[in-house]
Amino acid sequence: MRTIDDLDVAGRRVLVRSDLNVPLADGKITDDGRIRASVPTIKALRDRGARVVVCAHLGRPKGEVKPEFSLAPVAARLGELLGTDVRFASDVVGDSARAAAEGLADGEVALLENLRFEPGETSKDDAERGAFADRLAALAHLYVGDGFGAVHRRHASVYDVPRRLPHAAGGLIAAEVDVLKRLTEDVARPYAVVLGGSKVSDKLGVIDNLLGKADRILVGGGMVFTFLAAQGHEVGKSLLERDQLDTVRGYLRRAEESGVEIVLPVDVVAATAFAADAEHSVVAADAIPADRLGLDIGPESGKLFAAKLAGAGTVFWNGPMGVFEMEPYAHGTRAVAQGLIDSGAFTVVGGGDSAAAVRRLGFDEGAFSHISTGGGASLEYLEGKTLPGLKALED
Ligand SMILES: Nc1ncnc2c1ncn2[C@@H]1O[C@H](COP(=O)(O)OP(=O)(O)OP(=O)(O)O)[C@@H](O)[C@H]1O
Ligand SMILES: O=C(O)[C@H](O)COP(=O)(O)O
Repeated sequence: MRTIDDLDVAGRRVLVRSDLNVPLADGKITDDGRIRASVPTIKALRDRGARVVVCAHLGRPKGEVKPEFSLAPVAARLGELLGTDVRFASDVVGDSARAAAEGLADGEVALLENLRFEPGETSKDDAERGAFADRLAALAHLYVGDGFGAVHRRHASVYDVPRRLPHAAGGLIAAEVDVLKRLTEDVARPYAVVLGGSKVSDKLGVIDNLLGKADRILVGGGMVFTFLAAQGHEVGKSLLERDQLDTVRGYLRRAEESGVEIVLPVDVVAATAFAADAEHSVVAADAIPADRLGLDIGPESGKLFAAKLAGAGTVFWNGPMGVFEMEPYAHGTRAVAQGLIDSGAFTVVGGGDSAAAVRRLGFDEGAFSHISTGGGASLEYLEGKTLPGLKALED
């Protein structure tokens, strides 16, 4: 992959695709890790006299303009971190975007509004995506891919634009790939993978591939209820992928045949509602009341998961064990984070919310071998899949 050193950027408009998908609460950024991780590449380009047009997504507004998904707060934070004004365009490829891009002087930075306000960004239709990519590419002379967290998406800004402009990989993508390579080439065993979070339908499939790679898979977070239901247990109102039950039964069978241990929680924190002040209690994982939903793994499971990580050679973790944003459901995530630290293994934590959880719960980032900005992206990389955003940069 070419790096930005291979591009002559001085005086030219460079479209940088970053991953600025940060958690927000009441319009305020609750963790700016992904913005900070994006700064070095933008700064390097400014220092070389580039006119930097940054583009990124926030959440999943599904092709509609939804003000709560505006990148405006991110533009302000990015400006603070860069120590310069960031011009914010109020659209993605419209008049405001063109004016912002064309008005840049050397070393200046603009940020476009949320890419996913435009249906073309995520369209599965090549022509629709291509038409949007044409408009996005027209804003710049060169393209730098740096949004590692989104490289697994075949989206216009990730996959189609680099096929239209001279391009290179930014420093973040290069650094992430360097570390993750270690986990695919010469992994120190036993190799444990911990999965949780809420993007269940997105991430259940990775288990299929990991069954041939990991020695042990620990499942928590929203992911776990499809497993418990597949075993015939009641999961109440918990997150559940009903159409995946047979698939999950297949994973459990294959794991047993191939000697891969799938570790499930033995207890769960079950609440009456998705709220911090809802009534909640610890129940056995096979006895979740029908009117409750599981929002964290229980204390015994926290101990069990930590014990299963002890002595591992490598641990990769994506997805919080519970709704850590609410203190009553943060214990499981805390226990697993501590378990990684105590394991003595080479430890990688991946994902926007997973990395945010580690910081928010007060852990020292340096206690982990690597904190990756990519959750789904890291998982797909570890599966050995071809990632559209990396492929486009290599071509
Ligand atoms: N039992 C649960 N029920 C509902 N939501 C849950 C549960 N456990 C965890 N979560 C939620 O999962 C979210 C994070 O999931 P997600 O899969 O997005 O992880 P991530 O680390 O951000 O990875 P990525 O970078 O791929 O998005 C958190 O906001 C957390 O509240
Ligand atoms: O949070 C992430 O993993 C990336 O920003 C990609 O977001 P997505 O899962 O909504 O495509």
